[in-house]
Amino acid sequence: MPDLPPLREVIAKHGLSASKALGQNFLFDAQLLDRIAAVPGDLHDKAVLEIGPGPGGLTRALLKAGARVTAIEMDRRCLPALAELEAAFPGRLRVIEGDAMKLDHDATMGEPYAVVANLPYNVGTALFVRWLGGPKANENAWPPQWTSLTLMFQQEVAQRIVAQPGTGAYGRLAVLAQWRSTARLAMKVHRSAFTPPPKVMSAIVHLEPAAMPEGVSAPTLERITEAAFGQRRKMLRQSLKGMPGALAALERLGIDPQRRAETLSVQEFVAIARELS
Ligand SMILES: C[S@@+](CC[C@H](N)C(=O)[O-])C[C@H]1O[C@@H](n2cnc3c(N)ncnc32)[C@H](O)[C@@H]1O
Repeated sequence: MPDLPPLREVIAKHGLSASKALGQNFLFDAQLLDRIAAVPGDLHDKAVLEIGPGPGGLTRALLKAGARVTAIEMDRRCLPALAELEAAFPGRLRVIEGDAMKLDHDATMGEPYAVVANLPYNVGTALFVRWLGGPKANENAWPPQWTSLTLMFQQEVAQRIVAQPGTGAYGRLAVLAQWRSTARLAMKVHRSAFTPPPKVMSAIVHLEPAAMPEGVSAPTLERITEAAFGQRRKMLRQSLKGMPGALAALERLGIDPQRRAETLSVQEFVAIARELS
């Protein structure tokens, strides 16, 4: 294993003060970073896409775990520090300067890959929705080319992703994350672990693709959850009344139209979408 200088030295040497505009909160604790890199399971010789490596703390942990890493970073100031890592792990790290929102990840990787990222929260959520086949994605591309997502989120967002029915956190994000994937909260990360510390606690979510339910169109499911949770306090007979065929589908499925969106299981949403697809 190459002998690397402590991350704080790397930051000082390259003048990497954390930029608020780029949502930079760095992790320096090597043990914590190793634990995060262990969440996706054995990475030996696996292709990993890391988004937002910054000074490279998590990148080091992924390389130490044996991964072949492609890292996309939009802050040019971080490139010299990442070049040092490239030199320390020859042929195992490829750094791409750019905006991860604008790049085609599948084409960049050219093989199945695990995604690992500690991203600014707004970028993380936008990419998450895109990876899961949000409104603009190709609904037939399932299973996706990525084999897992291991992502840092604001704890409140992580809880919405893994939420169960009947809870206030349960909504569109939970259905999107769970209808053809398994999602779990892998670990909580205290705000004091970051430099500078963000205002809120964080958590790592780990998600793996599961089988695509048959006969269900992703955009139809998205439209149903949008309508149902758009008026989450209302009964389904009210919130779904604008969707042609939805109330008849509830009746065929034996779902009481007096229920509210947050009481429906993910499977019940899938069943309604199947009736309307
Ligand atoms: C929260 S910091 C984490 C840095 C490092 N991974 C760590 O854990 O210490 C987020 C990183 O993502 C980068 N970033 C922000 N938006 C990005 C985007 N759209 N594409 C690629 N990188 C981005 C930032 O420059 C920053 O380095």
